Amino acid sequence: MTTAEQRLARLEAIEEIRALDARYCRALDDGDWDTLVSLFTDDGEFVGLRHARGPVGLRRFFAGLAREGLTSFWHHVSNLEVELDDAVDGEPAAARVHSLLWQPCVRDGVPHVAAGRYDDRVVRLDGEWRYRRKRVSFDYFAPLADGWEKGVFSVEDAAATFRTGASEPEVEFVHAPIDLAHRIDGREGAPVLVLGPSLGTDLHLFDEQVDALADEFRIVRYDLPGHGASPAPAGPYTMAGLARDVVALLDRLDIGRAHYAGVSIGGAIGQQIALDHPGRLETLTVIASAARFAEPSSWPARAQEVRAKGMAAMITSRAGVWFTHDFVRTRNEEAVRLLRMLGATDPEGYAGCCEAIGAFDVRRRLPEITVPTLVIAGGADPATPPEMAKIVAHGVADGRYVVIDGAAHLTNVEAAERVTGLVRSFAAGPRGGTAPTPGGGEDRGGRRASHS
Ligand SMILES: O=C(O)CC1=CCC(=O)O1
Repeated sequence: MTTAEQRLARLEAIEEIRALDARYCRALDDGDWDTLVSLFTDDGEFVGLRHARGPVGLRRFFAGLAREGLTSFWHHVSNLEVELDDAVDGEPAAARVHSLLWQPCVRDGVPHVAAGRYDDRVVRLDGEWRYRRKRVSFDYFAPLADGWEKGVFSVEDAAATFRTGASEPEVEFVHAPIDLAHRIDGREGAPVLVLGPSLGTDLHLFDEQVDALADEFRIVRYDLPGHGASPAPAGPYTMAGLARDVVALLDRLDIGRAHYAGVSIGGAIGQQIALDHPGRLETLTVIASAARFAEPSSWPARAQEVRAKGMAAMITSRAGVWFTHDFVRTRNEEAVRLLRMLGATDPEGYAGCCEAIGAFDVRRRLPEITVPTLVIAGGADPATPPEMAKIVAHGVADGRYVVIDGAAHLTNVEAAERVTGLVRSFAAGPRGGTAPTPGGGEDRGGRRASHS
Protein backbone atom coordinates (compact mmCIF):
# COMPACT_ATOMS: atom_id res chain seq x y z
CA MET A 1 0.00 0.00 0.00
CA THR A 2 1.48 3.36 -0.93
CA THR A 3 0.82 6.38 1.24
CA ALA A 4 -0.28 9.76 -0.07
CA GLU A 5 3.23 11.08 0.70
CA GLN A 6 4.83 8.34 -1.38
CA ARG A 7 2.49 9.01 -4.30
CA LEU A 8 3.19 12.72 -4.05
CA ALA A 9 6.94 12.07 -3.98
CA ARG A 10 6.64 10.01 -7.17
CA LEU A 11 4.64 12.73 -8.94
CA GLU A 12 7.12 15.38 -7.85
CA ALA A 13 9.99 13.22 -9.10
CA ILE A 14 8.34 12.83 -12.52
CA GLU A 15 7.78 16.60 -12.77
CA GLU A 16 11.39 17.28 -11.79
CA ILE A 17 12.62 14.83 -14.45
CA ARG A 18 10.42 16.62 -17.01
CA ALA A 19 12.04 19.89 -15.95
CA LEU A 20 15.50 18.32 -16.32
CA ASP A 21 14.73 17.49 -19.96
CA ALA A 22 13.45 21.03 -20.58
CA ARG A 23 16.62 22.52 -19.10
CA TYR A 24 18.70 20.16 -21.22
CA CYS A 25 16.97 21.32 -24.42
CA ARG A 26 17.27 25.00 -23.52
CA ALA A 27 20.95 24.77 -22.50
CA LEU A 28 21.84 22.82 -25.65
CA ASP A 29 19.93 25.12 -28.01
CA ASP A 30 21.44 28.22 -26.30
CA GLY A 31 24.99 26.81 -26.33
CA ASP A 32 25.13 27.21 -22.53
CA TRP A 33 27.72 24.48 -21.94
CA ASP A 34 28.20 25.20 -18.20
CA THR A 35 24.53 24.54 -17.50
CA LEU A 36 24.41 21.62 -19.90
CA VAL A 37 27.35 19.81 -18.32
CA SER A 38 25.97 20.50 -14.81
CA LEU A 39 22.90 18.43 -15.72
CA PHE A 40 25.04 15.26 -15.83
CA THR A 41 26.63 13.37 -12.93
CA ASP A 42 30.42 13.58 -12.71
CA ASP A 43 30.69 10.20 -14.45
CA GLY A 44 27.70 10.98 -16.68
CA GLU A 45 27.87 10.03 -20.32
CA PHE A 46 26.29 10.82 -23.64
CA VAL A 47 25.88 7.98 -26.11
CA GLY A 48 24.75 8.47 -29.67
CA LEU A 49 26.51 10.27 -32.48
CA ARG A 50 29.63 9.92 -30.40
CA HIS A 51 30.42 8.65 -26.94
CA ALA A 52 31.42 11.26 -24.39
CA ARG A 53 31.92 10.98 -20.67
CA GLY A 54 32.63 13.23 -17.69
CA PRO A 55 32.56 17.05 -17.61
CA VAL A 56 35.56 17.49 -19.93
CA GLY A 57 34.47 14.90 -22.49
CA LEU A 58 30.88 16.17 -22.50
CA ARG A 59 31.85 19.82 -22.92
CA ARG A 60 34.24 18.95 -25.72
CA PHE A 61 31.56 16.92 -27.48
CA PHE A 62 28.75 19.46 -27.19
CA ALA A 63 30.94 22.47 -27.90
CA GLY A 64 32.34 20.64 -30.93
CA LEU A 65 28.95 20.23 -32.63
CA ALA A 66 29.19 23.58 -34.44
CA ARG A 67 32.58 22.62 -35.84
CA GLU A 68 30.93 19.45 -37.10
CA GLY A 69 28.53 21.57 -39.17
CA LEU A 70 25.56 21.63 -36.75
CA THR A 71 25.24 25.38 -36.25
CA SER A 72 21.79 25.61 -34.69
CA PHE A 73 19.02 23.38 -33.47
CA TRP A 74 15.75 23.43 -31.58
CA HIS A 75 15.27 20.34 -29.41
CA HIS A 76 11.68 19.37 -28.60
CA VAL A 77 11.37 16.46 -26.19
CA SER A 78 7.97 14.85 -25.63
CA ASN A 79 6.10 11.64 -24.79
CA LEU A 80 8.08 11.05 -21.61
CA GLU A 81 7.74 7.60 -20.06
CA VAL A 82 9.33 7.62 -16.63
CA GLU A 83 10.04 4.30 -14.93
CA LEU A 84 11.01 5.12 -11.36
CA ASP A 85 13.17 2.61 -9.47
CA ASP A 86 12.07 1.57 -6.00
CA ALA A 87 12.27 4.49 -3.58
CA VAL A 88 15.22 4.84 -1.22
CA ASP A 89 14.22 6.14 2.25
CA GLY A 90 10.78 6.94 0.85
CA GLU A 91 12.16 9.10 -2.00
CA PRO A 92 12.56 8.05 -5.65
CA ALA A 93 16.30 8.15 -6.41
CA ALA A 94 16.75 6.73 -9.92
CA ALA A 95 14.71 6.23 -13.07
CA ARG A 96 14.85 5.20 -16.69
CA VAL A 97 13.28 7.73 -19.05
CA HIS A 98 12.15 7.10 -22.62
CA SER A 99 11.18 10.10 -24.72
CA LEU A 100 10.84 11.34 -28.28
CA LEU A 101 12.94 14.06 -29.87
CA TRP A 102 11.84 16.28 -32.71
CA GLN A 103 14.55 18.59 -33.88
CA PRO A 104 14.64 21.13 -36.68
CA CYS A 105 18.27 22.10 -37.18
CA VAL A 106 20.81 23.62 -39.56
CA ARG A 107 23.60 21.42 -40.74
CA ASP A 108 26.28 22.63 -43.16
CA GLY A 109 24.08 25.71 -43.73
CA VAL A 110 21.14 23.53 -44.88
CA PRO A 111 17.89 23.31 -42.90
CA HIS A 112 17.34 19.75 -41.72
CA VAL A 113 14.61 17.98 -39.86
CA ALA A 114 15.33 15.16 -37.46
CA ALA A 115 13.48 12.90 -35.07
CA GLY A 116 14.70 10.30 -32.67
CA ARG A 117 14.41 8.77 -29.25
CA TYR A 118 16.14 9.21 -25.96
CA ASP A 119 16.71 6.36 -23.55
CA ASP A 120 18.12 7.95 -20.41
CA ARG A 121 19.20 6.88 -16.97
CA VAL A 122 18.70 9.59 -14.36
CA VAL A 123 19.62 9.68 -10.69
CA ARG A 124 18.83 12.04 -7.81
CA LEU A 125 21.95 13.44 -6.16
CA ASP A 126 21.77 15.99 -3.32
CA GLY A 127 18.12 16.56 -4.16
CA GLU A 128 18.81 17.27 -7.87
CA TRP A 129 17.97 14.97 -10.77
CA ARG A 130 20.86 14.49 -13.20
CA TYR A 131 21.67 12.34 -16.20
CA ARG A 132 23.84 9.35 -15.48
CA ARG A 133 23.53 8.33 -19.12
CA LYS A 134 21.81 10.06 -22.00
CA ARG A 135 21.45 7.97 -25.11
CA VAL A 136 20.02 9.21 -28.41
CA SER A 137 19.15 7.28 -31.54
CA PHE A 138 17.70 8.89 -34.67
CA ASP A 139 14.88 7.63 -36.84
CA TYR A 140 15.50 10.24 -39.52
CA PHE A 141 17.81 13.21 -40.06
CA ALA A 142 17.13 14.68 -43.48
CA PRO A 143 17.42 17.97 -45.43
CA LEU A 144 14.06 19.70 -45.15
CA ALA A 145 13.80 20.11 -48.93
CA ASP A 146 14.28 16.37 -49.48
CA GLY A 147 11.52 15.37 -47.07
CA TRP A 148 12.00 13.38 -43.95
CA GLU A 149 10.84 10.09 -45.43
CA LYS A 150 13.99 9.93 -47.59
CA GLY A 151 16.23 10.30 -44.61
CA VAL A 152 16.20 6.83 -43.08
CA PHE A 153 18.91 7.26 -40.56
CA SER A 154 21.35 5.15 -38.66
CA VAL A 155 23.75 6.32 -35.99
CA GLU A 156 26.47 4.71 -38.03
CA ASP A 157 25.66 6.84 -41.07
CA ALA A 158 25.69 9.93 -38.90
CA ALA A 159 29.00 9.07 -37.34
CA ALA A 160 30.46 8.58 -40.82
CA THR A 161 29.22 11.93 -42.07
CA PHE A 162 30.46 13.88 -39.06
CA ARG A 163 33.84 15.42 -39.73
CA THR A 164 36.45 15.15 -37.03
CA GLY A 165 37.80 18.55 -36.00
CA ALA A 166 41.46 18.65 -37.07
CA SER A 167 42.79 19.83 -33.72
CA GLU A 168 40.35 17.95 -31.48
CA PRO A 169 41.13 14.37 -30.55
CA GLU A 170 38.19 12.02 -31.01
CA VAL A 171 36.23 11.66 -27.77
CA GLU A 172 36.87 8.13 -26.61
CA PHE A 173 34.42 6.25 -24.45
CA VAL A 174 35.45 3.13 -22.61
CA HIS A 175 33.17 1.65 -19.95
CA ALA A 176 34.29 1.47 -16.33
CA PRO A 177 36.37 -1.66 -15.53
CA ILE A 178 34.43 -4.90 -14.95
CA ASP A 179 35.83 -7.86 -12.99
CA LEU A 180 35.02 -10.78 -15.28
CA ALA A 181 34.22 -14.17 -13.74
CA HIS A 182 36.53 -16.91 -14.93
CA ARG A 183 37.48 -20.55 -14.62
CA ILE A 184 40.84 -22.26 -15.05
CA ASP A 185 41.31 -25.84 -16.25
CA GLY A 186 44.14 -27.89 -17.66
CA ARG A 187 47.70 -28.71 -16.93
CA GLU A 188 49.62 -26.37 -14.65
CA GLY A 189 52.66 -24.89 -16.36
CA ALA A 190 51.31 -25.60 -19.87
CA PRO A 191 50.93 -22.76 -22.42
CA VAL A 192 47.91 -20.61 -21.60
CA LEU A 193 44.89 -20.65 -23.92
CA VAL A 194 42.18 -18.06 -23.26
CA LEU A 195 38.68 -18.83 -24.58
CA GLY A 196 36.20 -15.98 -25.19
CA PRO A 197 32.49 -16.88 -25.47
CA SER A 198 29.79 -15.48 -27.76
CA LEU A 199 26.88 -13.18 -26.97
CA GLY A 200 24.30 -14.96 -24.83
CA THR A 201 26.52 -17.88 -23.83
CA ASP A 202 28.77 -18.46 -20.85
CA LEU A 203 32.14 -20.08 -20.42
CA HIS A 204 30.56 -23.55 -20.70
CA LEU A 205 30.25 -22.87 -24.43
CA PHE A 206 33.72 -24.42 -24.56
CA ASP A 207 33.17 -27.58 -22.50
CA GLU A 208 34.05 -29.86 -25.42
CA GLN A 209 37.20 -27.91 -26.26
CA VAL A 210 38.31 -27.95 -22.63
CA ASP A 211 37.80 -31.73 -22.30
CA ALA A 212 39.94 -32.27 -25.37
CA LEU A 213 42.66 -29.67 -24.76
CA ALA A 214 43.16 -29.78 -20.99
CA ASP A 215 46.24 -32.00 -21.16
CA GLU A 216 48.04 -29.62 -23.54
CA PHE A 217 47.01 -26.18 -22.32
CA ARG A 218 46.28 -24.21 -19.18
CA ILE A 219 42.84 -22.97 -20.20
CA VAL A 220 41.35 -19.73 -18.91
CA ARG A 221 37.69 -19.14 -19.76
CA TYR A 222 35.80 -15.97 -18.88
CA ASP A 223 32.18 -14.82 -18.77
CA LEU A 224 31.08 -11.66 -20.57
CA PRO A 225 29.44 -9.00 -18.35
CA GLY A 226 25.98 -10.13 -17.28
CA HIS A 227 26.63 -13.62 -18.66
CA GLY A 228 27.35 -16.65 -16.46
CA ALA A 229 28.76 -15.40 -13.16
CA SER A 230 30.05 -11.97 -14.28
CA PRO A 231 28.41 -8.82 -12.90
CA ALA A 232 26.22 -6.69 -15.16
CA PRO A 233 26.87 -2.99 -14.59
CA ALA A 234 24.78 -0.65 -16.73
CA GLY A 235 25.80 -0.61 -20.39
CA PRO A 236 26.75 0.39 -22.96
CA TYR A 237 30.02 -1.50 -23.03
CA THR A 238 32.72 -1.07 -25.65
CA MET A 239 34.93 -3.61 -27.35
CA ALA A 240 37.99 -1.68 -26.16
CA GLY A 241 36.67 -1.84 -22.59
CA LEU A 242 35.91 -5.57 -22.85
CA ALA A 243 39.41 -6.20 -24.24
CA ARG A 244 40.85 -4.21 -21.35
CA ASP A 245 38.74 -6.26 -18.90
CA VAL A 246 40.14 -9.53 -20.31
CA VAL A 247 43.69 -8.18 -20.12
CA ALA A 248 43.03 -7.09 -16.51
CA LEU A 249 41.94 -10.67 -15.78
CA LEU A 250 45.22 -11.95 -17.23
CA ASP A 251 47.06 -9.43 -15.05
CA ARG A 252 45.22 -10.69 -11.97
CA LEU A 253 46.20 -14.25 -12.87
CA ASP A 254 49.80 -13.17 -13.50
CA ILE A 255 49.65 -14.31 -17.13
CA GLY A 256 51.86 -12.35 -19.52
CA ARG A 257 51.20 -13.82 -22.94
CA ALA A 258 48.55 -16.30 -24.02
CA HIS A 259 46.99 -17.97 -27.02
CA TYR A 260 43.46 -16.66 -27.52
CA ALA A 261 40.46 -18.15 -29.28
CA GLY A 262 37.04 -16.50 -29.26
CA VAL A 263 33.65 -17.05 -30.83
CA SER A 264 31.73 -14.13 -32.34
CA ILE A 265 31.93 -11.23 -29.85
CA GLY A 266 34.66 -13.33 -28.20
CA GLY A 267 36.54 -13.19 -31.53
CA ALA A 268 35.95 -9.44 -31.75
CA ILE A 269 37.41 -9.02 -28.26
CA GLY A 270 40.42 -11.04 -29.46
CA GLN A 271 40.92 -8.67 -32.41
CA GLN A 272 40.67 -5.70 -30.05
CA ILE A 273 43.25 -7.20 -27.68
CA ALA A 274 45.55 -7.76 -30.68
CA LEU A 275 45.15 -4.08 -31.58
CA ASP A 276 45.30 -2.46 -28.15
CA HIS A 277 47.52 -4.92 -26.23
CA PRO A 278 49.54 -6.63 -28.97
CA GLY A 279 52.24 -7.91 -26.63
CA ARG A 280 49.75 -10.14 -24.78
CA LEU A 281 48.92 -12.61 -27.56
CA GLU A 282 50.91 -15.57 -28.89
CA THR A 283 48.26 -16.47 -31.46
CA LEU A 284 44.71 -15.38 -32.21
CA THR A 285 41.92 -17.66 -33.41
CA VAL A 286 38.79 -15.83 -34.52
CA ILE A 287 35.78 -18.14 -34.81
CA ALA A 288 32.46 -17.13 -36.44
CA SER A 289 33.25 -13.47 -36.08
CA ALA A 290 33.82 -10.27 -38.03
CA ALA A 291 35.72 -6.99 -38.11
CA ARG A 292 32.31 -5.30 -38.29
CA PHE A 293 29.07 -7.11 -37.58
CA ALA A 294 26.08 -6.95 -39.90
CA GLU A 295 23.59 -4.10 -39.62
CA PRO A 296 25.30 -1.99 -36.95
CA SER A 297 22.19 0.10 -36.33
CA SER A 298 20.16 -3.01 -35.43
CA TRP A 299 22.25 -3.64 -32.30
CA PRO A 300 21.07 -0.65 -30.22
CA ALA A 301 17.52 -1.66 -31.20
CA ARG A 302 18.16 -5.21 -29.97
CA ALA A 303 19.61 -3.77 -26.76
CA GLN A 304 16.47 -1.71 -26.28
CA GLU A 305 14.28 -4.74 -26.93
CA VAL A 306 15.92 -6.96 -24.29
CA ARG A 307 15.98 -4.12 -21.77
CA ALA A 308 12.23 -3.72 -22.29
CA LYS A 309 11.15 -7.36 -22.70
CA GLY A 310 13.87 -9.50 -21.14
CA MET A 311 15.76 -12.44 -22.62
CA ALA A 312 12.66 -14.38 -23.66
CA ALA A 313 12.50 -12.04 -26.67
CA MET A 314 15.71 -13.59 -28.02
CA ILE A 315 15.32 -17.33 -27.54
CA THR A 316 13.35 -18.32 -30.65
CA SER A 317 15.27 -16.20 -33.11
CA ARG A 318 18.71 -17.22 -31.77
CA ALA A 319 18.04 -20.94 -32.12
CA GLY A 320 17.95 -20.57 -35.91
CA VAL A 321 21.12 -18.49 -35.95
CA TRP A 322 23.22 -20.52 -33.55
CA PHE A 323 22.41 -23.97 -34.95
CA THR A 324 21.48 -25.71 -38.18
CA HIS A 325 18.12 -27.49 -38.26
CA ASP A 326 19.99 -30.74 -38.40
CA PHE A 327 21.86 -30.00 -35.20
CA VAL A 328 18.67 -29.04 -33.33
CA ARG A 329 17.08 -32.29 -34.49
CA THR A 330 19.99 -34.62 -33.73
CA ARG A 331 21.62 -32.85 -30.74
CA ASN A 332 18.54 -31.34 -29.16
CA GLU A 333 19.78 -31.60 -25.57
CA GLU A 334 22.96 -29.72 -26.42
CA ALA A 335 20.97 -27.00 -28.20
CA VAL A 336 18.71 -26.66 -25.16
CA ARG A 337 21.73 -26.50 -22.80
CA LEU A 338 23.14 -23.56 -24.76
CA LEU A 339 19.82 -21.75 -25.13
CA ARG A 340 19.38 -22.00 -21.34
CA MET A 341 22.55 -19.91 -21.01
CA LEU A 342 20.86 -17.25 -23.14
CA GLY A 343 17.73 -17.37 -20.97
CA ALA A 344 19.85 -16.98 -17.82
CA THR A 345 21.75 -13.94 -19.14
CA ASP A 346 21.15 -10.60 -17.45
CA PRO A 347 19.34 -8.36 -20.01
CA GLU A 348 21.48 -5.34 -19.11
CA GLY A 349 24.71 -7.32 -19.69
CA TYR A 350 23.36 -8.67 -22.96
CA ALA A 351 22.24 -5.19 -24.05
CA GLY A 352 25.58 -3.61 -23.13
CA CYS A 353 27.39 -6.24 -25.23
CA CYS A 354 24.99 -5.59 -28.16
CA GLU A 355 25.98 -1.95 -28.00
CA ALA A 356 29.67 -2.88 -28.08
CA ILE A 357 29.00 -5.07 -31.13
CA GLY A 358 27.06 -2.32 -32.94
CA ALA A 359 29.90 0.17 -32.49
CA PHE A 360 32.67 -2.29 -33.38
CA ASP A 361 34.40 -1.68 -36.69
CA VAL A 362 38.12 -2.44 -37.02
CA ARG A 363 38.14 -3.13 -40.77
CA ARG A 364 40.60 -0.34 -41.48
CA ARG A 365 42.85 -1.34 -38.59
CA LEU A 366 43.19 -5.02 -39.47
CA PRO A 367 46.68 -4.63 -41.01
CA GLU A 368 47.88 -3.49 -37.56
CA ILE A 369 47.14 -7.03 -36.28
CA THR A 370 50.45 -8.78 -36.70
CA VAL A 371 49.99 -11.76 -34.37
CA PRO A 372 49.49 -15.03 -36.32
CA THR A 373 45.73 -15.25 -36.83
CA LEU A 374 43.51 -18.15 -37.77
CA VAL A 375 39.98 -17.32 -38.90
CA ILE A 376 37.36 -20.10 -38.81
CA ALA A 377 33.97 -19.56 -40.42
CA GLY A 378 30.86 -21.72 -40.37
CA GLY A 379 29.70 -22.31 -43.94
CA ALA A 380 26.06 -22.17 -42.77
CA ASP A 381 26.45 -19.26 -40.34
CA PRO A 382 23.77 -16.61 -41.01
CA ALA A 383 25.16 -14.12 -38.43
CA THR A 384 28.80 -13.91 -39.51
CA PRO A 385 28.89 -15.72 -42.86
CA PRO A 386 32.18 -16.75 -44.49
CA GLU A 387 32.43 -13.52 -46.53
CA MET A 388 32.56 -11.49 -43.31
CA ALA A 389 35.08 -13.76 -41.63
CA LYS A 390 37.22 -13.71 -44.76
CA ILE A 391 37.64 -9.93 -44.46
CA VAL A 392 39.46 -10.55 -41.17
CA ALA A 393 41.72 -13.22 -42.66
CA HIS A 394 42.51 -11.03 -45.66
CA GLY A 395 43.00 -7.89 -43.60
CA VAL A 396 45.38 -9.01 -40.87
CA ALA A 397 49.10 -9.14 -41.57
CA ASP A 398 49.46 -12.90 -41.06
CA GLY A 399 46.11 -14.64 -41.55
CA ARG A 400 44.81 -18.08 -42.40
CA TYR A 401 41.22 -18.92 -43.22
CA VAL A 402 39.20 -22.09 -42.88
CA VAL A 403 35.52 -22.61 -43.69
CA ILE A 404 33.73 -25.50 -42.01
CA ASP A 405 30.92 -26.44 -44.34
CA GLY A 406 27.50 -27.04 -42.84
CA ALA A 407 28.19 -25.40 -39.46
CA ALA A 408 26.07 -22.50 -38.16
CA HIS A 409 27.09 -19.67 -35.80
CA LEU A 410 28.14 -21.71 -32.78
CA THR A 411 30.71 -23.37 -34.98
CA ASN A 412 32.78 -24.66 -32.08
CA VAL A 413 29.74 -26.62 -30.87
CA GLU A 414 28.41 -27.88 -34.21
CA ALA A 415 31.86 -28.85 -35.43
CA ALA A 416 33.48 -29.32 -32.04
CA GLU A 417 36.17 -31.83 -33.02
CA ARG A 418 37.16 -29.94 -36.12
CA VAL A 419 37.44 -26.60 -34.30
CA THR A 420 39.31 -28.18 -31.39
CA GLY A 421 41.79 -29.73 -33.84
CA LEU A 422 42.33 -26.41 -35.60
CA VAL A 423 42.84 -24.50 -32.35
CA ARG A 424 45.22 -27.16 -31.04
CA SER A 425 47.45 -27.33 -34.09
CA PHE A 426 47.43 -23.59 -34.67
CA ALA A 427 48.40 -22.73 -31.10
CA ALA A 428 50.82 -25.60 -30.72
CA GLY A 429 52.44 -25.36 -34.15
CA PRO A 430 55.66 -23.58 -35.08
CA ARG A 431 55.50 -19.84 -34.17
CA GLY A 432 51.84 -20.07 -33.47
CA GLY A 433 51.19 -22.98 -35.73
CA THR A 434 49.78 -23.83 -39.05
CA ALA A 435 46.12 -24.55 -39.56
CA PRO A 436 45.68 -28.08 -40.82
CA THR A 437 43.65 -27.91 -44.01
CA PRO A 438 42.65 -31.37 -45.15
CA GLY A 439 42.09 -31.43 -48.85
CA GLY A 440 42.75 -27.74 -49.20
CA GLY A 441 46.35 -26.88 -48.48
CA GLU A 442 47.40 -24.11 -46.16
CA ASP A 443 45.69 -20.79 -46.62
CA ARG A 444 48.30 -18.16 -45.78
CA GLY A 445 47.12 -14.60 -45.93
CA GLY A 446 43.55 -15.74 -46.24
CA ARG A 447 43.88 -15.75 -50.03
CA ARG A 448 42.26 -19.13 -50.42
CA ALA A 449 39.75 -20.75 -48.12
CA SER A 450 40.13 -24.33 -47.16
CA HIS A 451 36.81 -26.10 -46.78
CA SER A 452 36.19 -29.07 -44.59
O1 LIG B 1 22.96 -12.68 -32.45
C1 LIG B 1 23.60 -13.65 -32.13
O2 LIG B 1 23.28 -14.40 -31.20
C2 LIG B 1 24.85 -13.94 -32.91
C3 LIG B 1 25.98 -13.17 -32.40
C4 LIG B 1 26.47 -12.02 -32.87
C5 LIG B 1 27.58 -11.59 -32.03
C6 LIG B 1 27.66 -12.70 -31.08
O3 LIG B 1 28.50 -12.84 -30.19
O4 LIG B 1 26.68 -13.61 -31.32
